[in-house]
Amino acid sequence: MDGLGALNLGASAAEMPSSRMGRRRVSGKDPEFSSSKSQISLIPRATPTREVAPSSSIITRTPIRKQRPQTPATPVRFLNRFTNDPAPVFDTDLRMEAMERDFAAFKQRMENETSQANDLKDTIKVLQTRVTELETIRTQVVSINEELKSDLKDAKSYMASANMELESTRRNHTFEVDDLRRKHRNEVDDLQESHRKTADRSRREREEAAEKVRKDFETQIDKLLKAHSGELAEVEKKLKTQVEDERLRRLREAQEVQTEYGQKLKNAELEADTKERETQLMQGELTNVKAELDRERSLKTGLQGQLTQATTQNLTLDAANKAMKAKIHFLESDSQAQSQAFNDLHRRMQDAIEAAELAQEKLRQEETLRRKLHNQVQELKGNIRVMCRVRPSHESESEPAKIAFPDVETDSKEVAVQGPEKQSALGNVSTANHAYSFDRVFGPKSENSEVFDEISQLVQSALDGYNVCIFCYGQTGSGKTYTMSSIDGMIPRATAQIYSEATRLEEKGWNYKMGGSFVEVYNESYNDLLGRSEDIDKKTVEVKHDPAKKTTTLKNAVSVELDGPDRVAEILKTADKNRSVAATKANQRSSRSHSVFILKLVGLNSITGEKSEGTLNLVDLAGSERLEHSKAEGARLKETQNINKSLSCLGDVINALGSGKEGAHIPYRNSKLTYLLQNSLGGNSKTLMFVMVSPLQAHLQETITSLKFATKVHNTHIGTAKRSTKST
Ligand SMILES: Nc1ncnc2c1ncn2[C@@H]1O[C@H](COP(=O)(O)OP(=O)(O)OP(=O)(O)O)[C@@H](O)[C@H]1O
Repeated sequence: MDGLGALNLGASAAEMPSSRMGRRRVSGKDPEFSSSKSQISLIPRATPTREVAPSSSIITRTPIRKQRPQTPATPVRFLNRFTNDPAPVFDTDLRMEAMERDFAAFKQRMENETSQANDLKDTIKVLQTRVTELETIRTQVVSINEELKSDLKDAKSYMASANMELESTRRNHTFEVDDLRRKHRNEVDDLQESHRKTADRSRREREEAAEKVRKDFETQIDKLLKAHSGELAEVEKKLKTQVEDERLRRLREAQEVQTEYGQKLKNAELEADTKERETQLMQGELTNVKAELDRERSLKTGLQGQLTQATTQNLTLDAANKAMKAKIHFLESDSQAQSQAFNDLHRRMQDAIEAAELAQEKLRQEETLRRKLHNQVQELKGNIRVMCRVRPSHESESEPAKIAFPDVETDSKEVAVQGPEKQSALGNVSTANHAYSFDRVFGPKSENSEVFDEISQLVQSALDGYNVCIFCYGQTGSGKTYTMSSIDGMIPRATAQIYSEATRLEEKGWNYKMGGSFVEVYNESYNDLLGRSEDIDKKTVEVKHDPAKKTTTLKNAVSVELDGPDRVAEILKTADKNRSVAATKANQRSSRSHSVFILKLVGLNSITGEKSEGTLNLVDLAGSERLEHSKAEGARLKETQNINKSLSCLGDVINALGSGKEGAHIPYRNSKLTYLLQNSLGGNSKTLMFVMVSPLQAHLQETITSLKFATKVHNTHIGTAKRSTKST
């Protein structure tokens, strides 16, 4: 349709007068006559502006006149336009002439406009024709469309009838096929039946033929047998005679062989009898020899015994002789008095032995009582205790903080720290005094031995079958490692005490087995500090708890049997080598991990049958400084975050335990440290925390934070510990 329209438009344009073509492009490309019917515009374009003689001449005439010189009217001679007479033309003439000129111009213009209007009329006519054409085309298209629609309808009905026809043909075909199939099946069945019948018939025929043949053969054989029966009987008789002869011959031969073998057998039997008799004789002789030998041996043993006895008797006799001599001598000296004294002495000795036995029994009972009382004392002191230790400042270190010990002369339980200077709005400088009190406060002059005296009772508790946890908490450089694992720190001292105590308890029937492990919690994973250093961060240590027995086992971690006090030095050396030490901006040498020394103590009393199983955990915690102070970055930042997380989890666990709620959830699993110490924190355990304090002013803020944390722990009361002791 579009193409058609475009084509017709082109044709119409071609018919247009060429004069109009110049002014207006009427072609298929003209946008106003685009191929789309709806886009066809019948509005003519504005008539192009023509170069019309300027009418301004009329307007400008007046000034020209004004500028005319005011000279007397001098006749100017012009050639008369109408008459061509050269007559004098005056001013009026001039005006007339101008008017004529204007009229001519106006006329010309009117003509132009008329011609233009004509052009437009032509254009309108052409367009009207075009519209008529287009209408015709549209009508044609509509009729074609109608035709096509009816064709389509016809086609559809044809299709429907064809489909129906096809369907009926298909149905017919299906019927036919079914018929054919049935027919074919019947034919096949018939064929099979006839084939079966044929086969049966031929089989019967074959059988009949075979029967006939068999019968023929039988008849023939009978005939032959009858014919040759005489011959056969003769041959049979002959054969029977031959066989009988042969049998008799063989029988004779066999009898001969049997006789021969019977003789031989008899000879052999006789020989065997002789040999057996000989053997029996030999065996009898052997038994006699053996009995003789045994007799000789027992004789020898008896003689030896007699010799020993004789020697002993000799010695006894010697001793008796000597004793007799002494007695004779004694009796000879002062017989009665001395005999009395001797009897007294003997009696007193018996009494002393009995008293000693009684005393030992009492001692054993007292040991059991001591354990009981010791635990009661420990319980009275609280199952979680907090002690504070302020280390001395070294000469090389910066300005010391103002730390006071108000009750150093009496209880030694308080520490006071002067806070940083604060300036008020009025410019007044003031300092706050922070006082804290704990179970014990150790000043800078305190020695490790003094500190150990305070914890030795807890160490004793571990030996008595309790789980004990001793922590060192504080910022980097506050003295944790010095207190815990230096050469005379808590670990060597605790092990030494355990050895001496275990030895002392031996005479009371106790026998202890001690196994030591040393693990590190670094970046929330466990490392074996007693393993090979190359296995650090590679070998995974697994922590397993036995909820029933409340015991903890470490898989893939070396456990050293502490069979002598010197072994601990070795352990500390290995652990020190393996321990992850990294530098931070807060301290040159800083432990970035928690290290846990685990000492398992299993004791068995052979006299009372008692068994005790205790664990002593000595924990050197990683530096507790806050993130912003440590100025850590990258890997160090991760370490610090992990340290802070596990320390806060430790606080949470202690807090939850201290809440005293029966069956309350204790978040042990929130950090590897608390998970490891699960069985040594809470219920069946005794806990002691050392808050380590740096004496430096530069560390003041951290010191106050640490002391606040420790105060929180100190205010926690954990339930009564239960001793893991049982009778076997
Ligand atoms: N009581 C003390 N007497 C004398 N020196 C001490 C005492 N406590 C700590 N020091 C010294 O202070 C320094 C820092 O102590 P230490 O290494 O034990 O700190 P730390 O808290 O374990 O630090 P880190 O977290 O880095 O392990 C060491 O040189 C140590 O010898």
